[in-house]
Amino acid sequence: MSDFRAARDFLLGSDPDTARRDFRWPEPSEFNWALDWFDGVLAAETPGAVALKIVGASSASYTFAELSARSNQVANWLHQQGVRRGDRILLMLGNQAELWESLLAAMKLGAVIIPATTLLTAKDITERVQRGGVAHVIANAADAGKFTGGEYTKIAVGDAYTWLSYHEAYEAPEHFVPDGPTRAQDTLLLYFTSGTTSQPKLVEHTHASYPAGHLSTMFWIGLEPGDVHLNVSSPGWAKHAWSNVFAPWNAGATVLIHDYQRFSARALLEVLRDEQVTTFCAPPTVWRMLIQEELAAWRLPLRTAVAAGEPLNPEIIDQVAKAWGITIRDGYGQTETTAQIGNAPDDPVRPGSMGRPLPGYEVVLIDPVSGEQGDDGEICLPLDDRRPLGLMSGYVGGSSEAMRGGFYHTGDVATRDRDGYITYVGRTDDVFKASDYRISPFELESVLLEHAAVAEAAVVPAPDPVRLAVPKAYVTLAPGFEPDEATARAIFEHCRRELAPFKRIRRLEFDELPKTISGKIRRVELRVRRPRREFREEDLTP
Ligand SMILES: Nc1ncnc2c1ncn2[C@@H]1O[C@H](COP(=O)(O)OP(=O)(O)OP(=O)(O)O)[C@@H](O)[C@H]1O
Repeated sequence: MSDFRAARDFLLGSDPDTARRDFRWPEPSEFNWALDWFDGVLAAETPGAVALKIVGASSASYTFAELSARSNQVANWLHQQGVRRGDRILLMLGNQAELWESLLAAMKLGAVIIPATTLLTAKDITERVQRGGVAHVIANAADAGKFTGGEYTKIAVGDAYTWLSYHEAYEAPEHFVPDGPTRAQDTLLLYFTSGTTSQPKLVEHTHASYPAGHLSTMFWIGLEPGDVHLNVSSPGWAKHAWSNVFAPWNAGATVLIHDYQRFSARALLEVLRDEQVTTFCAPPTVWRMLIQEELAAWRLPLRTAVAAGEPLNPEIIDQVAKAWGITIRDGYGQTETTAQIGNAPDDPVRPGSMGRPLPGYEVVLIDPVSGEQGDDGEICLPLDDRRPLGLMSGYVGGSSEAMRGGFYHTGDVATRDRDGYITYVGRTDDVFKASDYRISPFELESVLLEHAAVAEAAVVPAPDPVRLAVPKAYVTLAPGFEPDEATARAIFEHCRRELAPFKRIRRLEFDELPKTISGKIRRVELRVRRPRREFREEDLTP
């Protein structure tokens, strides 16, 4: 534990170069972040500071001491209901206080948490309950109908017929005594990935890999004790744990949650202003919606802002910098890991590049064909003594293909410049060849986004008799533009000016983009889609 605190304090007090050079991961043999860090340090030393505040559709506010006591009650009550060390709990709640209480409570008990989004259907749930070996479920009463059959304890927030009532937990004692120590390598979390390219995989994290592994995420965001941190992401996804639990509480910051039924950029801007948010994190999809607003009209108290989860297009960075004088800093990671690559607060940002490996991460680029290491290839993490603490222990019931040849393979391709800055090219499954050149969908989408008519874009290969494949863009239009020939021509002309001939967009369709329930563009679906109303560059530009 003292090891964890020393590592955290070192990062809080270090500039990026020192942190990258000298940071060492803590190596605890026993570690329970909820008991040792949340209760033992945060609640003990800053009991009156606000740990969690929820605003919007619902509202709540808890200090560290209050949340520590509440999670003790929930832990005691869950134990009375039969929850034991190692039991798997499917946690399907929205952005409500019970989510954080249950998470801390389960952690204290040494139970395993399987976070799930409330958007899951009954069929998804049945599959996940089975694949995850679920013994208990905590869900809202409104979702109870989606849980059919199954041999597990059912706990409802709200009243649900035959389900145990979560709110009885508040009658349980506020003092909690664990039944024994928790080993750092014990399983803490099982995450289903978003399924952007394939079937969701089940990722296993330990009591060390996510809680302590997120020291790199804390450093990337630049969180400090006392910050008010807002992150836009839905419960059930790893990103929620990254930035709504572990990174801010590692620093001792307040987790501020904007709870909404339907996303509104305006409402989000109001929260950022009214709640005096100092650090803000949002996926590029949300940033793309924000820049459709009159950003310069908003005076915000933000100190710093970051984006992660998808490629961050330079156009977004540019527009936000013009409006607010703040440079959005990109960060890269996966469900499988904590933040691996990113721009720390004092790093000079190179728009278009994700930044450099974060403290504790060494990144190796491996050519997918030759297997050689270089400055161009798949992002891989060494599994030897450089293995980062934030890397998962493995996939449950899955193949070990990602862990091979001494490296964890991320499935993402990137390039590195001579100063070590890493630029995202695409997922190995999304990158394609046209006229024998490698095409980065991200690079082309970034050029498309520079055009005023383009709100969102996805580039995929389209079959071509001569070149085998040519880049095709699916575009969602910005308000005020028509999906007609004139708009298509203007976009083709823009791409023609900005892109080398072999990379040029040759086909274009206006359409909504298919997304995962976590909001990521599913290019894999567009690749096999039949043309509906396709514009061809050769027909429209001379
Ligand atoms: N800053 C970033 N720039 C570019 N891409 C990013 C960035 N951050 C994350 N990503 C993309 O998101 C992926 C991680 O997302 P996540 O773990 O949610 O699962 P997924 O890959 O979307 O789902 P699945 O593995 O099931 O297809 C990365 O592998 C990368 O492709």
